[in-house]
Amino acid sequence: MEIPSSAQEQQMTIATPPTFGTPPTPGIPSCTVAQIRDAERAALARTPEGALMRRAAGELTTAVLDALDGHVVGRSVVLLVGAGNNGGDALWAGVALRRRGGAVTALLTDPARAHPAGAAGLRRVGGRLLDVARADVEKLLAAADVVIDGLVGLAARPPLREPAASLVRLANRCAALRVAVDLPSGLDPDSGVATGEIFDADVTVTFGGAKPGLLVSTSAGRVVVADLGMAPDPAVASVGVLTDQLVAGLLADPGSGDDKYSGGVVGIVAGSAQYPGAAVLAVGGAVRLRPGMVRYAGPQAAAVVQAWPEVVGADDPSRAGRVQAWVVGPGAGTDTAARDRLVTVLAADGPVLVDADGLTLLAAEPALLEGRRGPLVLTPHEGEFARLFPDLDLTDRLGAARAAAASTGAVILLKGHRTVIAAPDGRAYVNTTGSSWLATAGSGDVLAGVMGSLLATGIDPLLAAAAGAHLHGRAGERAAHDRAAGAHQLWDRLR
Ligand SMILES: NC(=O)C1=CN([C@@H]2O[C@H](COP(=O)(O)OP(=O)(O)OC[C@H]3O[C@@H](n4cnc5c(N)ncnc54)[C@H](O)[C@@H]3O)[C@@H](O)[C@H]2O)[C@@H](O)CC1
Ligand SMILES: Nc1ncnc2c1ncn2[C@@H]1O[C@H](COP(=O)(O)OP(=O)(O)O)[C@@H](O)[C@H]1O
Ligand SMILES: [K+]
Repeated sequence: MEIPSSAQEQQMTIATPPTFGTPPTPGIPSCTVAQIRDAERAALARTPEGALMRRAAGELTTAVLDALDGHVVGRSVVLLVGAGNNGGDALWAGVALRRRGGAVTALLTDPARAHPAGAAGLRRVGGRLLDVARADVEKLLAAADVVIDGLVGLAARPPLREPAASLVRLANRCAALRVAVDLPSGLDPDSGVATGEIFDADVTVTFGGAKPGLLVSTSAGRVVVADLGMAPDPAVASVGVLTDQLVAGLLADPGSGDDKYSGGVVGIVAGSAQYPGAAVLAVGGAVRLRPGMVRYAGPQAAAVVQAWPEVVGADDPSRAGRVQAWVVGPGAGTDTAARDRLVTVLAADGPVLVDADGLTLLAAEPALLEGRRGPLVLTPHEGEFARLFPDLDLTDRLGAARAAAASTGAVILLKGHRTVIAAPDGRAYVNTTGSSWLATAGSGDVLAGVMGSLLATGIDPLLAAAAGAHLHGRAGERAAHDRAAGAHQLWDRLR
């Protein structure tokens, strides 16, 4: 059975697991280039000359060998080598692969400035070094089994200049395994924005820590983090990735002292005559995530209770009873009655999550948020985001989500292949679980219910939203694996 590549692609491997202090964003920390450069300077000062590059090349070699199942003898390895240390990493990995029997050719964009020791090393072991301007690049790439991108690393910003840009364009067309050194050349490591040509990697071996751009981008493939003993202090990380273990820790099983109220009651305002299914889907996400109590408040109470007999139904949130966290909007419509329900929910003190039609109402009437004091989570897809925040540039999804969070005071969950979750204080998560099978009608409704159920437990709204996206993504991976189409298939696969 074939799993969609996106499900595999999104796994992150930690070559050297980081140790944690008290990071502001629990999980795998992701640091900016400046933070990694600081850590690198400190590490350079305490290690012998060249040691870090040797470690980097070692990790790169291991990743290539893993990807080839150890079979490198006689395989054609093409190195794309720029003028900096990124090219040095590639050259030294080339030396190791050549020693193991690989046929290694380095294409140098600037032969006079290629890393001298690395170039000499490759020459010594019988590797070929060619000036890109004089080589038959297309022929070499067509015969390659592996292409290693050492064109640019942390010192460069897109767009790529020539000849690197053309080289990347050609490399992206070849059938070889593509491995990026530190980052796919052409990608902005802090934002993930690509302007111009960008290396389309199957695997990225990145050093020090996973840069945010690698998490947000779909060009990095599987990301292997090798900290090389120069990982920045995780406490400085403002972007994180959740792990299964951390998320499991948020979903403690009920204990002997628990009752139906103690885990928090979630209230859901969803569905309408036009979209009755949204109510059932959202409530299903909440019910199936964890025990406790789910209340429904809206026009589809009869249908919801028929599907979910454990749910307590009401026709309006003002008559729903006590609720610790609200979800409002999936399929709820945008008429006067829907607006009134939104207003009622926004007046609640506890956390409120606004999704779908609720966001459409907010985009049309931003003043609805003016009196809002309690925690707020907004969960737009890109279309909804553009209507809510027309001035923010969605090519930088992380930056846009952060700016939206800062301007509204809400946690923003910006949906997509890589969902980004940002808090008003600047902390953010990138969700790396998921599958393209989640791109199905109603999948967002299930997600809203899942996040609502987590919010009702009283955890940090940023964490609740990020954990919800993580679990929803895992459910999507399981659905893809089982080839189970339809958003309701996610219910059984949430835990
Ligand atoms: N400092 C160290 O000791 C270590 C560095 N490491 C590697 O070194 C890399 C950083 O190396 P450098 O600081 O030498 O710089 P880079 O290798 O990132 O690139 C610098 C070169 O790229 C060219 N360049 C810049 N912008 C460009 C553009 N838009 N288009 C085309 N070319 C462009 C510049 O002319 C310059 O020659 C890291 O990404 C990592 O791979 C690792 O080996 C770990 C240790
Ligand atoms: N190509 C994709 N790959 C992975 N996840 C996706 C993809 N497209 C959409 N998703 C996810 O599917 C969900 C869709 O939600 P939404 O857009 O609200 O749809 P709906 O309103 O139909 O339920 C979101 O969690 C989103 O992140
Ligand atoms: K690179």
